[in-house]
This record gives sequence, C-alpha cells and structure tokens, in this order.
Amino acid sequence: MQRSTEAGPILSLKNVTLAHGSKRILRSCTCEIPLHGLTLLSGRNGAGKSTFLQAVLGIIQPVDGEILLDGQPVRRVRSQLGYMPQGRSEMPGRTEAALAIPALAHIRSALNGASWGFWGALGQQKKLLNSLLERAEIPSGRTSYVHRPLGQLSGGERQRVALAQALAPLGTRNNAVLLLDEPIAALDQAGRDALLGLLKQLVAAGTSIILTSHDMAGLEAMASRTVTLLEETVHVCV
Ligand SMILES: Nc1ncnc2c1ncn2[C@@H]1O[C@H](COP(=O)(O)OP(=O)(O)OP(=O)(O)O)[C@@H](O)[C@H]1O
Repeated sequence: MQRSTEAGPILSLKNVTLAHGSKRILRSCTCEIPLHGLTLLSGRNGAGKSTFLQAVLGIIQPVDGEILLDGQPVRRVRSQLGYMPQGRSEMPGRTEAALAIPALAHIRSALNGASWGFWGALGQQKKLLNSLLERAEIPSGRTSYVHRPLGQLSGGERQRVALAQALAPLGTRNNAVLLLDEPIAALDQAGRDALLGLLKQLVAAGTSIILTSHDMAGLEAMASRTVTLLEETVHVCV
C-alpha cells in the first residue's frame, strides 16, 4: 500500500443511512475518507459498493444524513466528479441504436453535456476532444476504432471509451475525483495492465480515483487506502 501525506479531496459521511427499500447498505455512518491517490472500495457481493458510488455522485440520496466533498454537499460539486458505471462491457440498457453510433460521438456528447451545449469555437472543441482522447490513450487517426460503432468495439476498447466519457466533465481540474465501478472486469491480462498503467498516470497527474474490483491483485500496491463496506458501516484502512 502506498502511503501519502499529500493533501487532496476529503469525502465526509455525516450520520449517513443508505438503503434500497428494506435492503440497508449503511446505518448512521460517520467517517472521513481522504481521497488523494487511489482508493480501493471493497466488500462482498451485494455489500453496496455500486450504491455507495452512486450516493457519492448524488444519483441516489441517503435515507438520512449527508455526504460532503470538501465540506460541500456532493450535488454542488458534481462537475468535480467523473463516473464509469459497472457493466460497460456487456453494455446493459444500451439500445441497438446507441450501439450503432460511433464511439467518438458518445465521447463528444459527454463533453457536450459537460459544457451544457455551449461549446465555444470549433478550434477549441477539437482541442478539448483531442486532449481527452490523448488522456484516455485512444488513437485519433482516421483508422482508429473510435470512429467505429460502439457495438463493434472490443471490451478493452469500450473501457477506454467509457474512461474518456468519465473524464469528459472534469476538464483540466486538479481536484477531480474519478469513480470507477469494476473498470478492469472482462479485461485480459494485457488489457488490465494497460488500463492500470493509464490509471497510474492519472493519479500521478493529481486525479483522485475510487475504484471497485472483484480482483484486487496488483491494485493494492498502487493504492493509498482501502475502504471496506461491512455490516452496514465503512471501514477505512490507510
Ligand atoms: N435499484 C435497486 N432496487 C432495490 N435493490 C437494489 C437496487 N440496486 C441494488 N439493490 C440491492 O442493494 C444491494 C447492494 O447492491 P450493489 O449493487 O450496490 O452491491 P455491490 O457491492 O456493488 O455488488 P456486486 O459486488 O455484486 O457488484 C444488493 O442487495 C442489491 O440487490
């Protein structure tokens, strides 16, 4: 585990109860989680890792209590947060029509959404898009997979596209937090190594990452801390 003394965003839970109907994930939980570097979010199947990430994003509201990022309610700092949901390889819920659209259009619409439709000059748009492709290590040439329909990409290529979509709202912020739900699932060893190398670069550039995975091998050496969901509470191990 990598220890770090550098300052970074702090996630605070204040008396948080989180539940899906009668299924409780957290009960009156209060804690502070420093996010600088890489945070591994662990817990058994169904412990609530995906739900926790969605609560941090403000997609799901706690039944009680507050979740704050650097003292601000998370809904107010949404533009500081990038999200890669679970299950992009299988792409549940994606319609046939969405799968037929080129990957680049998906990335562009994530950027477009982030700028509320106000894109500025054409040159500026291109610059933003190119820097995003570069950060997600997606080739931009005419023969690149990014020009193919999303449904025709391999699992690893889709993961890169999903990462670019997660990075899109963040711009060049240095206090950005990326929430990645099972980003290395369904990747072979080479794809996994490549994605982890890319995440290392993002962390080195100052991005904070919270990541869930069912296979922590190789991740612990990169991580600054582990956060475990167990028995309706959060355990932070630095
Ligand atoms: N929309 C929903 N409505 C009702 N229950 C839900 C909903 N989403 C998740 N749950 C339940 O909440 C619990 C936590 O689910 P969640 O997906 O957050 O767990 P997880 O730790 O990410 O699981 P896994 O490791 O299997 O991906 C599970 O019991 C799940 O069945």
